[in-house]
Amino acid sequence: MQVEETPLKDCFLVKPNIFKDHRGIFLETYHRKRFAELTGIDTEFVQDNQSVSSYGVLRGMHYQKGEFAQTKIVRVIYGKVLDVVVDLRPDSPTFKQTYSAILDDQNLHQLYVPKGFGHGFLTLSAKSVFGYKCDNYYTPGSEGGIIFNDPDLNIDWDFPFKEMVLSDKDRDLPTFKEVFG
Ligand SMILES: Cc1cn([C@H]2C[C@H](O)[C@@H](COP(=O)(O)OP(=O)(O)O[C@H]3O[C@H](C)C(=O)[C@H](O)[C@H]3O)O2)c(=O)[nH]c1=O
Repeated sequence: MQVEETPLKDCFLVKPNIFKDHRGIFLETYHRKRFAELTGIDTEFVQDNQSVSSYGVLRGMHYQKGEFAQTKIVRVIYGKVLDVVVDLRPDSPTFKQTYSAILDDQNLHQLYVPKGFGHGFLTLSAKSVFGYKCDNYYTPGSEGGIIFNDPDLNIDWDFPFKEMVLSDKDRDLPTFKEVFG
């Protein structure tokens, strides 16, 4: 496993070792001890999630608030996505900054997304299977979000908005200014 710092504080790009042979591939998708050795961060994940999306589906930007905030490590099991994170920690030197990465079933890269970040992804393949670990449980009512096309965050989705498929909830998310003033 290699772990690279991203431009956002405490957010890492994780590149698992991929073992290839005539049958296919093998990789350890998570190794707590090795991740802690490489980053100095020991995270105890308690919930695994999986979502399946079709082409053009955008899920995000989401976070859980306060004590329910979740650190996540996210990956693509099948297909290809543009994964986007935003630092929503007012005290962070990278507050309000975004970072995006292509995660797919070829590079098998992962993103470690710390508590206090907003997270979302756009499916770029016909179908994506997206898996992630969370270090805090899902808590309905604690969820927050920022609209995907927020003018202040100005995320470059590199995709025609009219072709995007979102939940009604995501279409109605507030702007950054409405949340942070
Ligand atoms: C997140 C979650 C949802 N649910 C239920 C609630 C709804 O009935 C249904 C779909 O939930 P939602 O529309 O919030 O799912 P996504 O839009 O994929 O939300 C996720 O999308 C972005 C990318 C994230 O990073 C978050 O993990 C999460 O917010 O699953 C649960 O039962 N447990 C859960 O942990």
